[in-house]
Amino acid sequence: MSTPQRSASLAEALLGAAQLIAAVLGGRNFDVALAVSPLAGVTRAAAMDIGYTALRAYGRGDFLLGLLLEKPLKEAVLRGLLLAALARLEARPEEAHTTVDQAVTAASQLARGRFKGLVNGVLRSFLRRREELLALADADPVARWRHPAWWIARLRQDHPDHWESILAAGNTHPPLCLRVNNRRVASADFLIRLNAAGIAAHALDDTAILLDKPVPVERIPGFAEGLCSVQDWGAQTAAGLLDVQDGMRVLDACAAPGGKAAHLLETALVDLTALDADAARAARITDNLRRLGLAATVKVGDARAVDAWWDGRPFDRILADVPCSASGVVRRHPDAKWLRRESDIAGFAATQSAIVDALWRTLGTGGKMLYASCSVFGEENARQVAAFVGRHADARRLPIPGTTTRDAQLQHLPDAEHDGFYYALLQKD
Ligand SMILES: C[S@@+](CC[C@H](N)C(=O)[O-])C[C@H]1O[C@@H](n2cnc3c(N)ncnc32)[C@H](O)[C@@H]1O
Repeated sequence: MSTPQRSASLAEALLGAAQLIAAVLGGRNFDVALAVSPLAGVTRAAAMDIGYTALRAYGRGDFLLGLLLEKPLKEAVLRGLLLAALARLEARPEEAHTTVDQAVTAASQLARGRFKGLVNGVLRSFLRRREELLALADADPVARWRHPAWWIARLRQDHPDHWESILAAGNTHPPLCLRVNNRRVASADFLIRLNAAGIAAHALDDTAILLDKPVPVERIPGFAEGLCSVQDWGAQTAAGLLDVQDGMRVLDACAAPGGKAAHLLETALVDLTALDADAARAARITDNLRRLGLAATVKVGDARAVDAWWDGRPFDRILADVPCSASGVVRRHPDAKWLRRESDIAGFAATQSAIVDALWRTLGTGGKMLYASCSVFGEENARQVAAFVGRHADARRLPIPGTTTRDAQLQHLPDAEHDGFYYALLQKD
């Protein structure tokens, strides 16, 4: 957890985080809760950081509260405050005194201070019984791994050798990776500019630069002028795999907010159609491309309803970056793991099959479609693509360059350098 900036009081940040956590546990998406929140400036940034940290650890905080409270709390914001403070106490044991003190100050803003004693008592009890309570938490899978039981079970089944590292990565703060706009600046030169601005970073390849520590984009030199974009390294794999060449007709079928679309346009001079079902999100594609000095035909439409948006001219390349559980990027959206239900995964899988089945019609003979997801669940990845190939006799799986797997797919597992992404490349005979 990074320190809230000097002028934000920790008590205000804890209270703001408590409200965000309460909204998420009440069923609201974190971004929606934030959009309607009156939080501003440094308090907002600090509350977001504390809120994300507490939500990453929610399985643990919930378990600890079960041990620390005599009966469940009815007051959602009070519960959020305790979860925020407990996560901070665990992450920063050296600041225990300040955390308790500031959590009690935050509690004075709730119910005319009625819960100050309770907050003080629960947090001090945690500190007194810390070792005993943490040992109990470590023996409980949800509290230990900080993910829902069904999620852990799925990962154990789909990744018997890696499930623990996937869960551990899901609990970390995400890295910040940049994609250099090689149309405008060479990566090596951009890295020099970054370092000159006091931002420590290193190149991961010819385009990707990983920052040692995330910084706000306003601090990144040339960001506003379009010299670079924020894009995870795993997401940057897509453009290279699709093998776009100048002059091709390319469809990005689930394109918003336009990260991969922009990368495709930076890679080759293609005629790109960027489609998305969500009009508000599609508007962000236009904004992002404008910042980068790029252009595409942006359309709002459902990829499954081909006749509503397709002019009948086949595409040479299709990127199907399908809507999914986002289980590979859960450290960036920790609310998702507590808001999703296991039954949602079958729903995503059904939408994904309908999307790729519909898109296949629009691909020309010899053309390639890249199936992409930011999931680590097999139902949305390997099993989805195997079923697709089973349904389409004219679909052939192409090997993924750089991988040794015979079954032609790439599953990036989340780690310190990138998020979890899945890719499979299909060619039409
Ligand atoms: C994983 S995101 C795409 C990220 C994007 N490719 C990028 O790199 O910035 C999936 C997108 O699919 C869109 N979507 C969901 N269902 C869709 C559908 N039936 N047709 C088209 N787009 C859809 C969502 O609105 C969302 O923007």
